[in-house]
Amino acid sequence: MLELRNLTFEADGKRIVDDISLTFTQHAFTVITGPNGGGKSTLAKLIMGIERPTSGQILFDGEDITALSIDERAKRGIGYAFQQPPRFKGMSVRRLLELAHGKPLEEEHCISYLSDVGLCSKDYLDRDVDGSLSGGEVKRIEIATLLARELKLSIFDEPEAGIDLWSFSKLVETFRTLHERNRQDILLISHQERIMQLADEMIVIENGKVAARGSKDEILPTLLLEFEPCGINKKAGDGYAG
Ligand SMILES: Nc1ncnc2c1ncn2[C@@H]1O[C@H](COP(=O)(O)OP(=O)(O)OP(=O)(O)O)[C@@H](O)[C@H]1O
Repeated sequence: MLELRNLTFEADGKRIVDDISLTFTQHAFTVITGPNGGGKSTLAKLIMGIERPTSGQILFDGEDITALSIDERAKRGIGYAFQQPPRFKGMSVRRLLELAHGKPLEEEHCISYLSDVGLCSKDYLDRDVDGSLSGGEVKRIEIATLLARELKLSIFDEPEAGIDLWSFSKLVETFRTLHERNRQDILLISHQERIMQLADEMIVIENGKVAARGSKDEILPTLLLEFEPCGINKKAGDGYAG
């Protein structure tokens, strides 16, 4: 279980994450949303150890992990899928999945992980994760690497970004199954109402602070009221999910 205590991150003289204290519910599907630039990705990067807090603590399963490296946090079962995933020239999709899994993977499991993110394995398994893949393909491959790991906490940063509507529908089902089957904690940053519908709990981050927290039934109507004029929930309307 994840707990944040007075977490603050400052850069360029600005408080990007501002004294956030949160205890996440164990085994819950938590969706974080809020306006662009509110500090959601920074919060996720602090949890993964990609950024270091200016002050405050991060506890995972009761252990203070604030000073631990990304690698040490990964060993404790925390995984993070970037908003804009990196590419790995010279590394095949199959190898990347095996590295994520920690040991060789049966062909059928590779096929299943790729299928879960809407990719046909015969077209991708032996391709390199390099610039020849589209942004949406790299994004889905990265999500597949999180599925291939045995994690206690999976953090997905806007998994819908750049994903077409057909693959997005598949992803929504995959997140639902991941949550129902694996009983892991899921922390998912999203602007998408269909993903918010999966949430056990929602957190709205605005100006680096928790602006609201509650069930989807409590939070969703307020989002539509507060943010619809700015288009936050209209991203899917043009044929793309994000
Ligand atoms: N290392 C940094 N140095 C300076 N500014 C930063 C740094 N990291 C983030 N920011 C700024 O902090 C703000 C919050 O960024 P962040 O990416 O966390 O927002 P977000 O809520 O995830 O936004 P979006 O919904 O657009 O993805 C932005 O204005 C960003 O430019």
